[in-house]
Parts: sequence; C-alpha cells; structure tokens
Amino acid sequence: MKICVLPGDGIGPEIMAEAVRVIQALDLKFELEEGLLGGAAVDATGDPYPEATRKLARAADAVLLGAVGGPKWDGLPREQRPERGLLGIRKDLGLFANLRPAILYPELANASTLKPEVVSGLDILIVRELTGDIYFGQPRGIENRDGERYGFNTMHYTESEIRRIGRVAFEAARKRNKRLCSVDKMNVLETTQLWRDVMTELAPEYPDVELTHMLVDNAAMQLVRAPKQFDVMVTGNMFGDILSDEASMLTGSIGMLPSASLDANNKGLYEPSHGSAPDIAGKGVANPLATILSAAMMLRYTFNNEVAAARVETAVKKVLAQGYRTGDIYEPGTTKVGTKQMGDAVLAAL
Ligand SMILES: NC(=O)c1ccc[n+]([C@@H]2O[C@H](COP(=O)([O-])OP(=O)(O)OC[C@H]3O[C@@H](n4cnc5c(N)ncnc54)[C@H](O)[C@@H]3O)[C@@H](O)[C@H]2O)c1
Ligand SMILES: CC(C)[C@H](C(=O)O)[C@@H](O)C(=O)O
Ligand SMILES: [Mg+2]
Repeated sequence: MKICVLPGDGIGPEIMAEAVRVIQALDLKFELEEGLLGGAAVDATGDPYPEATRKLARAADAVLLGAVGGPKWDGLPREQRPERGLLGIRKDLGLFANLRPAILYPELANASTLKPEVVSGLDILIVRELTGDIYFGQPRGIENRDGERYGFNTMHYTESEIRRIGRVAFEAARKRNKRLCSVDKMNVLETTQLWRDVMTELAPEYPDVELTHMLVDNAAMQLVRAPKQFDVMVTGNMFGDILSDEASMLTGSIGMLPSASLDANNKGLYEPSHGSAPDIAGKGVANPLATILSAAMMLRYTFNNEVAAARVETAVKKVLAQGYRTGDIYEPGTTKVGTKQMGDAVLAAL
C-alpha cells in the first residue's frame, strides 16, 4: 500500500509532517514516498508537476497533498505556476470527483461564523467537479486585441462529464439523507443549462433521492442564511471552489475542511481544502486538522479501512473536546497550541 506524499509549499510541509506522524502511528504498513509538487517542484526542476512526481503519483495507491503556491511564484509565466502543478496532477490522475465535507464539530459551535441555533449539527457534503469547467477550458490567454489587452477563458462541459459527477453525488446522497441540491447558473450560462438538464435526466435512476436545483448566487446566500437545508450539494469546478471555502467558515475555519479527489476507481488525492497560507507559513501555527482529516478520508475511500478512518476522526474529536485549539479556532477558555502540539495531541488521543 503505497502513499505518495507531496508536502508542497507554505504551510504544506508543516501540516503534512503532522498528518504523516498520524498515519505512521496507525502501524498499517504503508509505504510512504515523498515527492515535489508546486513551487517546491518549480524551484528544483522548473516544472510544477515534474515527471518524477508523475511516476510516483501514478504508481501509488493514494496521494496525500499539503498545499501549493505562494507570492514567491506569482510572477512566473502561467504554465510554471505552482497551481498548474495541482491542476496537472488532478487531470493526469483523472480525479474528477472532489468531495468536501463541511461538518461542524459541537466543540467548535462558537468558532462558526453563524449563530449556534442556525448552524449546530451542520453536516454538508459538497461534491465539486474537478477536471472540467472554465479551469480547463481552451482557448485561454491574454492577447492584444484592437489596441488593448484581452483576457479570455472558456467554460465548457460535456454531458458525460456532468453525468459521471452527477452519479457520484446521487450515490453519496443515497448513503446520507437522500437530498441533493445541484447548483448552477442556468439563467445565464449555457454550460450550466446543460448541467441542469443532465442532472434532471439522472434523477429517475435515483427515485429515493430528492433532487433540487439552485442558482449559485442564491446558494451562496442560503449557505450563510440557513445551511442545514443542504445535505449533498453538487456543482461545477469553479462554483464548488468558491462555495466550499464559504462553507468552511460555517465549521469554524478553513483549517478544518478536508477533501478527497477521486477517480472512477477511488484512487484518490487527499488534501485540505485550504491553500498554502503564506501569511502564517513558517510560524508553526497552522491548523493541521484538515490535513489529518484528509488522511482519514484516504483510509476510508482508497484503503477501505473504515476502522482506521474512524479512529483518526475520533482522535480529532477528542482533542477538540480536550480544549486544544490552533489560532484559527481559538476562543477564550480553550488551550492555544501550535501545529506540532496539535499533532502531539492527536497522536496521544489515538
Ligand atoms: N489546494 C491547494 O494547494 C490550494 C488551495 C487554495 C489556495 N492555494 C494557493 O495558496 C496560496 C494562498 O492562497 P490564499 O491566501 O488565497 O488562501 P489560503 O487558503 O492559503 O489562506 C486563506 C486564509 O486562511 C488561512 N488559513 C488557511 N489554511 C489555514 C490553516 N490550516 N490553519 C490556519 N489558517 C489557515 C490563511 O492564513 C489565510 O489567512 C495561493 O498561491 C493559492 O493559489 C492552494
Ligand atoms: C489552488 C487552486 C488551483 C485550487 C482550486 O481552485 O481548485 C484551490 O483553490 C482548491 O480549492 O483546491
Ligand atoms: Mg479553493
């Protein structure tokens, strides 16, 4: 059982160190191999997704990723930017289904940006399409046209791309509370009219799941008005990126939101939903729990080890109950800890 570990940039190596310690403590005979992705890879090889990493990732059963990017690389040509490495590995491994669970742990009720009565018990799953949409549209670029600069990206989806992510979402809803909300912008964008049509066509295959549709601007508003109306949400790449960051704050912090990016066979890349947090990188204060919870998702989805996954999640719940908090979820009366101390607490709880 091989895991390709890609710490990445910024806080990536700091949070990854803790997730790796947790995995090793499980004593499950995983073989961990480290590689370069993002800015770290650009610095070493000039390529954000180098061939060596590609080989490693393809040969592994799962990939665990920290985060990539940072101001150091923002001035580089597009193709060399760290984020291209992330898009590259997602596309290369065919990871079209991105699962982002937003769960509010009761201990963090006061850390949520919403009032406890609106948000307590929140448990939403955002299913984000990950290898299509405007992210991967051709043509794209910045050109000089008619004497001025002209930037363009193209949004596109094929019906088969929509159908396969739709099936993932319907199946997920079927295992949960049987409610699926598909989010689009069909009032303006043809791409998402097709999205709505295909979701509607799939619905008869899942008579036990209640399908609703919502326009993305309303969905963004409803998420902060009454988030518990949602069970599973399914949406395209760009809307899913934005809505999942929004949903993270309902759980207290983006440092709590894990993710799984899966192919058709549950080979997966697991990473926190947040980025490399350049503003706190190197300070040892980042919250490692989203990465540790991503490792739990890896145990569940790729390695089918529900027991180990639950063990890690229970350990996380325990450290929150014990009152340990990194700065992003700190409140008076709790114990403020750094990244490594949080990792220590999870290990002790395991
Ligand atoms: N999956 C990824 O690798 C990924 C995801 C998002 C952004 N990025 C990249 O990261 C860089 C920074 O982006 P950004 O600042 O917009 O978003 P970000 O998610 O890195 O940070 C946003 C805010 O959240 C805080 N934060 C994020 N993770 C945290 C954690 N674990 N603990 C405590 N606080 C945390 C940061 O300190 C910052 O204030 C950019 O280069 C961006 O492209 C990468
Ligand atoms: C860094 C960026 C390419 C990435 C995305 O937009 O998918 C990130 O924001 C995420 O949410 O994983
Ligand atoms: Mg994002």
